[in-house]
This record gives sequence, structure tokens and C-alpha cells, in this order.
Amino acid sequence: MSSDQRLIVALDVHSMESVRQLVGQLGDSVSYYKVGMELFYSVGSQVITYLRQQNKDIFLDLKLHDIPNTVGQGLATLTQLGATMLNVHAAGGFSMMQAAAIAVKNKAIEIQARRPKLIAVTVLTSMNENEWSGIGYNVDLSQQVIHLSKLAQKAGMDGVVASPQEAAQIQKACGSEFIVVTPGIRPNGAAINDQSRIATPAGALKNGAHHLVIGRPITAAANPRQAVKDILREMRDLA
Ligand SMILES: O=c1ccn([C@@H]2O[C@H](COP(=O)(O)O)[C@@H](O)[C@H]2O)c(=O)[nH]1
Repeated sequence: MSSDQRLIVALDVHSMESVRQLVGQLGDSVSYYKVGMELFYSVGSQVITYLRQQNKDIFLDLKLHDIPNTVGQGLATLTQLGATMLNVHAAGGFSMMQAAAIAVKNKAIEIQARRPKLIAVTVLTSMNENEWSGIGYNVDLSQQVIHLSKLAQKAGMDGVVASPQEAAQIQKACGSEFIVVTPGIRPNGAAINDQSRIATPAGALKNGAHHLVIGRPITAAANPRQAVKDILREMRDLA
């Protein structure tokens, strides 16, 4: 996979005007975008239609987490939008993830569309050990990431979202075909913001991440196109 297919830019803005401006500015340098809650709740499915018209891949990052039937029905509807990748929270459990995988597969067959990849969020990259123990877990955070990755794989997920710091351990536990998507990417010198378990683009790739999700280091940069160029150079230098 080439470096520009590995980079997913998080479109964390809340209007179509900002989307058009950013996507126009980044041009051919970015082929894969992430649409999350902020944007989808603001503008709805028109952003998916727009990005598909621009021939971009789309990770629709809505992190579904509910009872199995509700998640399955929700994902069946989302499958019709034509995103490349969808996701759920692994903490919803084995039955929920299994229902999600079945629903996506059946809907794709029904509408004769390519099945979107379905991945599960393990432990949010904003969590550190302190936050983690604060919500009542006694197990080591990174051990929990590996546990949830194995569970997700058993339930039929194509991969997981985890921090770049756990990517190598996930590969070891689940194999190299299992997709590891890593937010929490910060080029040297970039603001860390609310992220905790971070790595540089090169560090994440060295650890075996398949896709790097990067938002503010690009979208809040004075020159987003230059920021992408610098990140892709760092990624290519490693390849
Ligand atoms: O564990 C997770 C899961 C999802 N995200 C999302 O990734 C981007 C990261 O944006 P930055 O601006 O580069 O921090 C953002 O849309 C999150 O919702 C995550 O960060 N961690």
C-alpha cells in the first residue's frame, strides 16, 4: 500500500463549505478522508456523496455502541452510503460486533455493493493509565487493547482502531492481515491536544500501523497542503 493510501485525514469541521475548502486545498495529495461525529452530525450524508464524487475513500467514524440489534440495524443503513470503512466500539462486546459484521455483509449483498471494511475501536487514544483506572478497570490498558483486538477478530471484524503504541503487539496477536488504524499521530513538535498514547508518523509505521488518522496537525496547520507533504515525506522515507 502506498503512503498516500495509508494516510487518512480527519475532516473534523462542521460545514460543507469548510469541507470543500480543505478537500480542494489538499487536492490529489490526499485520497482517504475520515468523517466523524462533528461533521456527520452537522451536515449529514451529503458529505459522503460529495467525497464519493471526488473519488475519495471514506472512513465513516461514528463508533456505534449499543445493543446488537440496534447496532446491526444502524450499520445496515450506513452501509448504503458507500463508505470504504465503518466502525463500532469493541466494548459493545462479542455479540454486538458479530451482529454488526453480519448486518454489513448482508446489506452489501442485498444492494450488490462492495462490503465496507468494519473495524472496532479498542481503547481511545486520549486515554492514559490514569483515566483508564478512573473508569474502574484493573487490567493493564495495553493488555486490554490486545484482548479487545482478539475478540474483535473472533467476532468477524476486519481490524481495529488503537494507538500507534500498541500496533506491533496487535500484529503479533492477530496477524499482519488484520487492519490496524491508528489515530494519536503527532509529527515532532506538533501540539498534542487531547491525545495521550501518541507516536510520530514514522513511529506508527515502524510499529506496523496500516492507516494513520491525522486531524489537527493537518487541518489546523497554517498550510495544510505543506503539512500533508511533510507527513508523506516522513512516511515515504521509511518505506
Ligand atoms: O481512539 C481514537 C479513535 C478515534 N479518534 C479520532 O481520530 C481523529 C484524531 O484527530 P487529531 O486531530 O489528529 O487528534 C479525531 O477525529 C478522533 O475523533 C481518535 O483520536 N482516537
